[in-house]
Amino acid sequence: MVHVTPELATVAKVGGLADVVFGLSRELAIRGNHVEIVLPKYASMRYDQIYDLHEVHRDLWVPWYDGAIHCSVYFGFVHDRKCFFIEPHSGDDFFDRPAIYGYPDDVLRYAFFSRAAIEFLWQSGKHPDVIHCHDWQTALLPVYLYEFYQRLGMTHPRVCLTIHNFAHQGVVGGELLRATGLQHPERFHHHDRLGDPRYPGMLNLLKGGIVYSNFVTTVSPRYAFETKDQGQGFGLEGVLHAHQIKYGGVVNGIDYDLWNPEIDHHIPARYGVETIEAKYDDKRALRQRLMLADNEKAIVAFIGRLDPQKGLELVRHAIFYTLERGAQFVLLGSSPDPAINADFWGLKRMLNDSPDCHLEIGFDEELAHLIYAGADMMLVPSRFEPCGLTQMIALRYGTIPVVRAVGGLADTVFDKDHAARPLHERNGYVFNDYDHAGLESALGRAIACYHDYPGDFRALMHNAMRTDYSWNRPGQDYLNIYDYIRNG
Ligand SMILES: Nc1ncnc2c1ncn2[C@@H]1O[C@H](COP(=O)(O)OP(=O)(O)O[C@H]2O[C@H](CO)[C@@H](O)[C@H](O)[C@H]2O)[C@@H](O)[C@H]1O
Repeated sequence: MVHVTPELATVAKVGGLADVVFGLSRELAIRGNHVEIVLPKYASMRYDQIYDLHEVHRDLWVPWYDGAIHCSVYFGFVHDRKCFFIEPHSGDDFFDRPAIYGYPDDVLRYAFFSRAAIEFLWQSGKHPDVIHCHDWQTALLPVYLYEFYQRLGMTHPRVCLTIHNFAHQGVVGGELLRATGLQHPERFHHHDRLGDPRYPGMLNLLKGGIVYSNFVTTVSPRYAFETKDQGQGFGLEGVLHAHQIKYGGVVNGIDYDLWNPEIDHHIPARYGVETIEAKYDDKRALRQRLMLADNEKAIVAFIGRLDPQKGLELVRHAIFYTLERGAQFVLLGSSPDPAINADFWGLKRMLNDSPDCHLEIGFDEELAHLIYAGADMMLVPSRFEPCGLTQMIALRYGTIPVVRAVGGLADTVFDKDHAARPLHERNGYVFNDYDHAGLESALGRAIACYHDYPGDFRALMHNAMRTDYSWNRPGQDYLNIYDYIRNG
């Protein structure tokens, strides 16, 4: 099977999608499947993480507008995963740019990448039984498959599309049809195909992916329900209803080779459930690194893209509330939006003199590991959250998640005091309402428990570390889906 993806940890990561492809591909390989990954050859990749990179296909010509763009394909290993990197040579410099996203032609860049990926599979004689696509960036691939390549004899592959976030759909004008050679505007603009449900006259790549794929997943059952039935589909609710027979939610896993305090080389002290004391050495190291006071206080952390999705007003409120409640706060995050970054820089300056608070604005994988290990609580107050990886990584590090009950957060974190679950399955703090009182109701209980009932807090840490969110179960779920579409 082949994964076609815009991101892959640890070489080209913007968010959680990169971790998912990294973890899932390994799980599938461990289970005896032949797995390959196709992604763009970004200039901004971490080339130090790619082993044995070499050119394997010199002359890949990919149809584009009235001609074709010349591409080369490279092969290399990313932590044992077999990866093909596509490099176009044209004045557009599609991937030869400083960042992965954030350009006015993003939709066309990925429409091109999807075409290049399937053209590569076709020309190199690969006939994977399953092509697994991710998000709007690769959602056009099944459209190309069924509109062009099936006719050429590529009848074998079936396509599974995983949607990591409905907020981004790849909406574009009729230019797309001229660029891609998808003729007949009336056919593709039709509401049964790519016609955008919200913006008349526009085309929607993600919608096309839903219509044309053999199976569509999103990253938790709760988010599958919210997007289809609770108005969270950003306009695609109707399409999901029309295709509900091939739509479902699979909770992501975490790659425990990468995220595991017992073997993590980014942290100074390694620990497991039985040696949890060593976590406090990491806490000290974190304080030292961020120049925080070394005291009895709890550390509350936030790690994530600084996107409105993540509940930024509540993050802001949580910083002040945490300090007021006598705890420390650490934030690691960044945004492609300069206004949001400026906002957090302002906050950072305002809190500069506090010995109990540090805001790190930027992307720093190594620091993220130290925060997961050194913090006591991980805050995830999202407006919506398809799955969420930070709470699952935190659990593995015995760092107690404090989350809002939406999407995958509701499927993975169970409240210490209120969950309808046996005590040993409760692993964090949960709140419902998106407001200050909601946030305080959970964060306040977490901080109080840390200070007043350390024994209970320790028991919660044990529960957290014992929760199994490996790829084992989701890996099997995806194999079942692949079997289902192969035989369909
Ligand atoms: N500044 C920074 N420095 C270092 N590391 C950082 C960082 N900011 C974020 N990260 C890391 O990036 C990952 C983010 O995971 P999320 O689940 O929050 O993903 P995201 O919202 O991007 O993705 C979408 O896809 C994923 C995967 O399906 C879903 O879980 C999620 O709900 C959905 O919104 C984590 O590994 C986190 O540690």
